[in-house]
Amino acid sequence: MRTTTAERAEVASFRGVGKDYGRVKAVEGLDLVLRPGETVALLGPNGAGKSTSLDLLLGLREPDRGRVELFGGSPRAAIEAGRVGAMLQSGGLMTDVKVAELVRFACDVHPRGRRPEEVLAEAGIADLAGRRVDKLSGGQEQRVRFALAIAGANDLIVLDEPTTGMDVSVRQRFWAAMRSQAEAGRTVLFATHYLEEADSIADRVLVLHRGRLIADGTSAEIKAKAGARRIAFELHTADGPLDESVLRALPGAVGVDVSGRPDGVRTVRIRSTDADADVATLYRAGLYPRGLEVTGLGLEQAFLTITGDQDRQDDNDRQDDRDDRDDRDDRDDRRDDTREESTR
Ligand SMILES: Nc1ncnc2c1ncn2[C@@H]1O[C@H](COP(=O)(O)OP(=O)(O)OP(=O)(O)O)[C@@H](O)[C@H]1O
Repeated sequence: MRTTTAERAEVASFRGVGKDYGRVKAVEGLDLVLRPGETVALLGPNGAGKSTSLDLLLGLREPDRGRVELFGGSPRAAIEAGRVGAMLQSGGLMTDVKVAELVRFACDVHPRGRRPEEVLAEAGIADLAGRRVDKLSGGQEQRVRFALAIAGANDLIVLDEPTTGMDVSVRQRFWAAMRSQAEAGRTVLFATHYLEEADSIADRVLVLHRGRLIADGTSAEIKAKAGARRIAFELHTADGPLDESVLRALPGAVGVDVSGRPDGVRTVRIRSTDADADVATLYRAGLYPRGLEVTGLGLEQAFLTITGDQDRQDDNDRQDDRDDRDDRDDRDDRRDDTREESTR
């Protein structure tokens, strides 16, 4: 089959996508393109819209606004052509069958089915082949779900919190298997709450928050967005007065926190995208930082920082809206009063 350039370039796309459940905007204004061979982690707090986005991508739900495409066509067409494998949280497995039978069935019905033995081995469940599906533990069941997701030679694999319930060694085997899928040129999109997985597995990280995409980049870029480093030190009054505006004007500072008494030891914590420049500037400004520490932010801290920043921004926007409404109401009241007085 010949593929067009556009098809090679875009595995999946969301354009201006929104999805509501009643008054809840589960996904809003989502614009996103996935490219071939990418391993992409989808992060977000509970209720951020991760599962809804995956459902939209797989055509399990229709968007209320915008358009979702897989390989330049509808999600349904891509799935019918056997280009997509999925491992979702919901949906039970067939129960009164053995693992090998279930996997063989999945390979048989897949338009581009693989050899069942190969799939069992790759999913690390060859030893479970003779077991009944309804007798498996939660983690074993997850591995069977994974086997079903790779039962065909898919171009895209979508996984919703795939490692939930897996112990540490099974989780490592799972990601090794996933890596070999990515090395075979498949695009992998997975939602997770395990940030260390996103950090070590994904070459691109998406952060959803209240249905909106608030960060999209490599793990390093997300950390940089959050202020990649934390600088901490003490300033003593004996070393001279502290002009806080110097701290706020540091070239890399994205957050500055000063605690302690103005007449005593002050502890300064700075989130910075350029710690080297900031430390040099501190000394140039004549400050004498004592006990200076510069530490890197993990993806987890970066995630908490950017979702926390977004929460504060949303709160401020809501407050601004309320203030605007109050101002309008005041103006309307004054206008009504003036009108009343002039008619009196
Ligand atoms: N079927 C539904 N009916 C009504 N509201 C829903 C439904 N499914 C999800 N929601 C709401 O939509 C929002 C997004 O939910 P979604 O399940 O997509 O988030 P998530 O990021 O996958 O969350 P989690 O990490 O908890 O799995 C939430 O506010 C949720 O309560």
